Amino acid sequence: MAEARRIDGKAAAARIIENVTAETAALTAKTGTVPGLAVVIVGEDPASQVYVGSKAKTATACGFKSIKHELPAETSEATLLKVVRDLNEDAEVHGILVQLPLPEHVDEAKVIQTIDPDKDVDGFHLINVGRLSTGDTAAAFVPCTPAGSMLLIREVLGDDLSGKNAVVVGRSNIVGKPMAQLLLAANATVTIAHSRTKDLPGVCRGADILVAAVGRPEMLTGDYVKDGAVVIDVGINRIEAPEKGLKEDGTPKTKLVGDVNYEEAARKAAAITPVPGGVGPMTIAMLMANTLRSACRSAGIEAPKF
Ligand SMILES: Nc1nc2c(c(=O)[nH]1)N[C@@H](CN(C=O)c1ccc(C(=O)N[C@@H](CCC(=O)O)C(=O)O)cc1)CN2
Repeated sequence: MAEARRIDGKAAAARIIENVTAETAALTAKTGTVPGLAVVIVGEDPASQVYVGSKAKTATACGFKSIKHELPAETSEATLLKVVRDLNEDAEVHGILVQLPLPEHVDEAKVIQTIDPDKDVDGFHLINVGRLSTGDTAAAFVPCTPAGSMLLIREVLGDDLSGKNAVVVGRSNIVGKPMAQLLLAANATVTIAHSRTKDLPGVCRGADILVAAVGRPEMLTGDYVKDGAVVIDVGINRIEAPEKGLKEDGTPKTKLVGDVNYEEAARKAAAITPVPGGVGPMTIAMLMANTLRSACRSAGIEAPKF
């Protein structure tokens, strides 16, 4: 088998951001509406800080108004809920996201359900979950990582996945379940597999489209991949990389890997996303697309399709 096509998520994300920027300029010129994105972070988790920084920077580059609330780790749930409620009431804010994970003393579900569903650009509110699971993708805000993964799948296979077997490994509310719904909406035959699935490698080898969202570094080896499959790796795992040498403090340097062993899977797949540079950048691009969509809705004009 020839080496797989490397699906370039960074390039696809850049194209979406370019379109969002152009459409934002048109929206603002026509209606005066400037899309507003509010990002809320609680605590100092370094990875979360990077993601939030990147979201705020990209929002500004798109021509949005970008609002960042950085709250200390010990912020009470009541204070966080008040921040969210105030953003719900702010007419200049079209999208609200609370960066996850939250500190343990805060009830994540309660915070998410407090966000106005019409500003829930992460697509995590039960109203949006319900819209997606009833197939109302026109009304739903779709969670950004699955939405971005779906665009990458479409780039390779087109819009209609009739006759394709898709296996999603992972059943989280944020990635696995919405991913399965999107694949189903595109007519794929979908299996959701997980750690308790019997013969997981065998189930995965039945997949024309294999989506890995398990959060375990390089768990899906070549043995999980059917010849000619399209492999989408949602995992982002930082692991020690002694081959890169030591940091100043004497500990090994680290590197990012996905949930798929890229080298092995690429020998069998037709196309595969790398980590980094695959699904990750699409998450931020789709957040911009969702925010623009929310602003278009509030201005009463039709939102562009991505
Ligand atoms: N409220 C939310 N919280 C979290 C979400 C989310 O969609 N909404 N997703 C993840 C984190 N995340 C965005 O928030 C995110 C993760 C990774 C990337 C990304 O671009 N990754 C790069 C590598 C970056 C690096 O060097 O660390 C890549 O894969 O190329 C963007 C966004 C959890 N929380």
